Amino acid sequence: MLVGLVLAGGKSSRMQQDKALLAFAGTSLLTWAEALLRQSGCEEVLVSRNQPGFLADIYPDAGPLGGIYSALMHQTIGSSLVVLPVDMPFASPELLQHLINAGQARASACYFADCYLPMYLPVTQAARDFLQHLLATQGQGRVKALLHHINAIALPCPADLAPQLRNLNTPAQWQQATGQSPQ
Ligand SMILES: Nc1nc2c(ncn2[C@@H]2O[C@H](COP(=O)(O)OP(=O)(O)OP(=O)(O)O)[C@@H](O)[C@H]2O)c(=O)[nH]1
Repeated sequence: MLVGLVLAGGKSSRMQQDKALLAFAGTSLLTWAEALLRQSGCEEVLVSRNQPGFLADIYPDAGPLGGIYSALMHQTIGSSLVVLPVDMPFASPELLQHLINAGQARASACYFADCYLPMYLPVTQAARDFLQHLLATQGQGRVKALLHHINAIALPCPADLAPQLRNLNTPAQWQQATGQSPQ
């Protein structure tokens, strides 16, 4: 079972408004990201966000790892997650399929070198245990620490796809990428 996970929590403090609700391509970034995961082959898509109707973080205010941990606990061992941040609107199905194909072929967690998200993440007890301990003892942590602990594979990103690995975190980045103010 391949399950998409949109990370759509957090404070959006740099953007100064909720990134998930920004208008993009006639819809919202959140809806855009969900559709992208389905187009990439995910049979189900979870949205991690601390609001009613979404997958809530078991450890609140823990950053992206809080959302990832909750999804690992929500899915059964043996399934796999495709984790996508909501603020990467130029990612394509081709980019995510490259990640998924590599992860499935190697039966391993994978990410693109120098860019920790998106990631392909098999649901394992080892990943759950690591995050449970990290978040219970430290309250938060780095995505890099998870990838390192589970020996995730850093993939080279094909040159033509690399420009898609772009997070829009600030109004200036948004303006430059879309030609419009974020709204
Ligand atoms: N579920 C969940 N997702 C989060 C959390 N913090 C960040 N994210 C998501 O993780 C991705 C990367 O987040 P960041 O850009 O580092 O943090 P942010 O809170 O969105 O924005 P800043 O406040 O500007 O740092 C984004 O897709 C966020 O929506 C959290 O506590 N829980």
